[in-house]
Amino acid sequence: MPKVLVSDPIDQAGIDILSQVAQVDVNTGLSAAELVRIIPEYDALMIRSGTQVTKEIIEAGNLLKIIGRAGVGVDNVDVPAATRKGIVVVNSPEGNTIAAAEHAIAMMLSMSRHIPEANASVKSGKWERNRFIGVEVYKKTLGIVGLGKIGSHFAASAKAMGMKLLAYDPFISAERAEQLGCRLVELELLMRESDYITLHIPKTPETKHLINAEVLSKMKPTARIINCARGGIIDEAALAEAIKEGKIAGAAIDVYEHEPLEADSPLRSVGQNIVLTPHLGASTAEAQVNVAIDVAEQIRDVLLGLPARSAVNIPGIFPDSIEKLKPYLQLAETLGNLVSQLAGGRVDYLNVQLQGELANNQSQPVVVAALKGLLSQALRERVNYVNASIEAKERGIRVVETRDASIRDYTGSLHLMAKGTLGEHTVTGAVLGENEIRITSVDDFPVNVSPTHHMLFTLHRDMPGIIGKIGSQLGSFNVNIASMQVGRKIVRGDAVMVLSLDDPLPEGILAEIIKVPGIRDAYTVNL
Ligand SMILES: NC(=O)c1ccc[n+]([C@@H]2O[C@H](COP(=O)([O-])OP(=O)(O)OC[C@H]3O[C@@H](n4cnc5c(N)ncnc54)[C@H](O)[C@@H]3O)[C@@H](O)[C@H]2O)c1
Ligand SMILES: O=C(O)[C@H](O)COP(=O)(O)O
Repeated sequence: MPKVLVSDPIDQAGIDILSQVAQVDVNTGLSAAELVRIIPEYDALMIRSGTQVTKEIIEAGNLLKIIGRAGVGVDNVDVPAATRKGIVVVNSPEGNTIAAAEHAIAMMLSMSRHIPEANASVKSGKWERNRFIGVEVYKKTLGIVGLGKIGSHFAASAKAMGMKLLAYDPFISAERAEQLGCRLVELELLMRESDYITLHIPKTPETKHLINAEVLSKMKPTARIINCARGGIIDEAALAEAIKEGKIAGAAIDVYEHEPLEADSPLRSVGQNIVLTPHLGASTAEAQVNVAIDVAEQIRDVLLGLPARSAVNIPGIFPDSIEKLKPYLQLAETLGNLVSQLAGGRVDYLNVQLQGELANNQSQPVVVAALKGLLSQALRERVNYVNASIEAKERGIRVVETRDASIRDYTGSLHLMAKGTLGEHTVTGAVLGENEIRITSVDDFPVNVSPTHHMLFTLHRDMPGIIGKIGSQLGSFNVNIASMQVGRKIVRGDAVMVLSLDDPLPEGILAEIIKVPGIRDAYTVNL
């Protein structure tokens, strides 16, 4: 049974799903050194934001197939290191969207009405009505930095509260922003004109300290800023100073550059114009159930050999396409493996053509599957959907993808052309019925064969007696033929023969087959 390590607190609903297929060890609060020591035993790791999954941990995880982040942000995972090692990293892109957006809204309102201090004051026995005069958000301008899932939900709620909306997001269109009731502007204008600024962007090298002293200096002295996205996007020392010096009116912060927040952080000494929460954006009962189920299901699927729906380091397959594409991924992998062997292994060019109905589907997963098959002879089980593209790139394989929806020999078919040490070769395949894979052409000769483990392909002259001679050659080496097919374009012209064999071809027999008069070439293929 595979083993899953859960190293951060996860809702029981997720543990229950994992327990169906794996031994689940919940072990939270481990140090980095402890993780490095125990990770070699585990096939999967499930985390939240508390575990830093470093390169060292990943390198030590020799059995690891998947790292599941029960939440959105994967900035605590060394994703490039995981990709390099062929480990899938998955998250739950939507499970806590509402929780995070609602927390940011709560932060905006509680900061505007001094709710945390008023609450503390009443609980300490006081009644200070004049001390806590707040401000309204109605008719104020809200600047949203990052108009993705959480930013959009905040926008809809803020609009309902009568706020005017600006947005800064270099990756979305003005039309999309307009649909959400936002005017898309540059960051500087947003900082200058907004009364409230809320951040909903990922932490990346580009967004680190995006909000620094200079950017903060553009804000109005009455403006307030909210960060429920990621620590480190705001320069914390600069923020503390801006509030203390009255350059801005306040801030509400849920996430920090170092978590837990250090005891001597300048943010702790700002006083009453700052609201601080300990990374609670996703901490609702509903969100925790959502993310735990979402990620546990993906870990379960990957451990069962199925694709993950929200992998961050392999081409995503939209959930509703998964079922439809699954047999084509198998087909692409088989054809990639076949064409690489026909082309002599060292392939430097691959053309992947999606034909018929397949041409209207997502192509990237199909191309990756073809590359996985292509590289499987060289890399064996080391290549998978995660690292196939990187491995191909590093080997200098040029990959070209084309589509032709007008080819309708089958509902959907896939045509691969590879150039390698044995020259240029092509194979085509289709999926018949539910998921029956067929090879439908080899080097443009039409055939109709099911792929099997051991196969022999010949290029020969179509002439009487040749098939019998090959049959007796194989018989003399005690190789049993399971099926045989000939594909030709014209009678007595060139033809290909495809034989499915029950046994692998013994050493030396290929050289004998090539000597048969009329045989131009012969290849063995093991799929
Ligand atoms: N506080 C919490 O507990 C909590 C909970 C959930 C999510 N989050 C964090 O919230 C953030 C947003 O999550 P989401 O689900 O909305 O993500 P998302 O991917 O849906 O949206 C992010 C948006 O940011 C934009 N963006 C990227 N780089 C940008 C840049 N340099 N400048 C401006 N915009 C940029 C993208 O185009 C995208 O529209 C993430 O950092 C996530 O980790 C925090
Ligand atoms: O990125 C996220 O999903 C949030 O930051 C939530 O983090 P958490 O799972 O540690 O609460």
